[in-house]
Amino acid sequence: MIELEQVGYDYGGGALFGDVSLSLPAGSFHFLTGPSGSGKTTLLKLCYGALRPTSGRVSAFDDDIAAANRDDMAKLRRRIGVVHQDCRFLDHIPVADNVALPLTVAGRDLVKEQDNLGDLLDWVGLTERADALPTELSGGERQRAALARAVILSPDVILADEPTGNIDWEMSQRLLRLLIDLNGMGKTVLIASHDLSLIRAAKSEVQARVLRISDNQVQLAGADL
Ligand SMILES: Nc1ncnc2c1ncn2[C@@H]1O[C@H](COP(=O)(O)OP(=O)(O)OP(=O)(O)O)[C@@H](O)[C@H]1O
Repeated sequence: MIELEQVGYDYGGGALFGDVSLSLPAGSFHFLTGPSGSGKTTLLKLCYGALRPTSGRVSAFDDDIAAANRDDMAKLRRRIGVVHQDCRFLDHIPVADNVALPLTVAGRDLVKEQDNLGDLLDWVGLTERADALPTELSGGERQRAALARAVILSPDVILADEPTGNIDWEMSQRLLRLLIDLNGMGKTVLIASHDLSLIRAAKSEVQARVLRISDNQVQLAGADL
């Protein structure tokens, strides 16, 4: 589904990644871990084309992202749902409208999508909060709204950047459950997280591979995690 071949990346201050190769097959579940500043967000951005590699190749759904034009990128963004670390809501519009934003951008008929939106809000447990403003939500509610927005176009791949940062254990578990359920529906899931206890807890529930960034490389973590 998504493949990185000998990818290097440099923001300009020296190579953050030198030669990273990894593959996210269809239906797989991965964690990406590593210390703060090691490059988890950068790697996610490379996976969904927000950053182009300095060297090497990134392909998504068998197409080289470097060759993608504007239309191709728009299609790609519909197939890859991203849960951003900072959620990125429009604070002046209600939660339901924020969740529905990708539909608007994709030119979908919002009237026809009302059931879809309602089901999704229900699935993340935010039906009662649909009319609230994002600033009125708790941390866990924000993350669940961000997840709902990421999956409203029914993407094949979900990339979640620290989705359980700043939320308590119980809420982290609830969010993780939603991501595991999505994987159970056949979606490819990658979660960037520095929270090893969350990763350990998940491993008993889902067959997940853990990728670890260290020394500018991405390696498969062993069972010692
Ligand atoms: N736009 C940018 N310009 C220059 N350097 C950047 C930029 N974005 C990130 N960096 C640097 O690249 C490195 C990796 O950042 P990144 O955000 O990918 O790490 P991370 O592992 O996701 O960190 P965290 O866990 O704290 O979110 C850091 O040293 C960061 O300062």
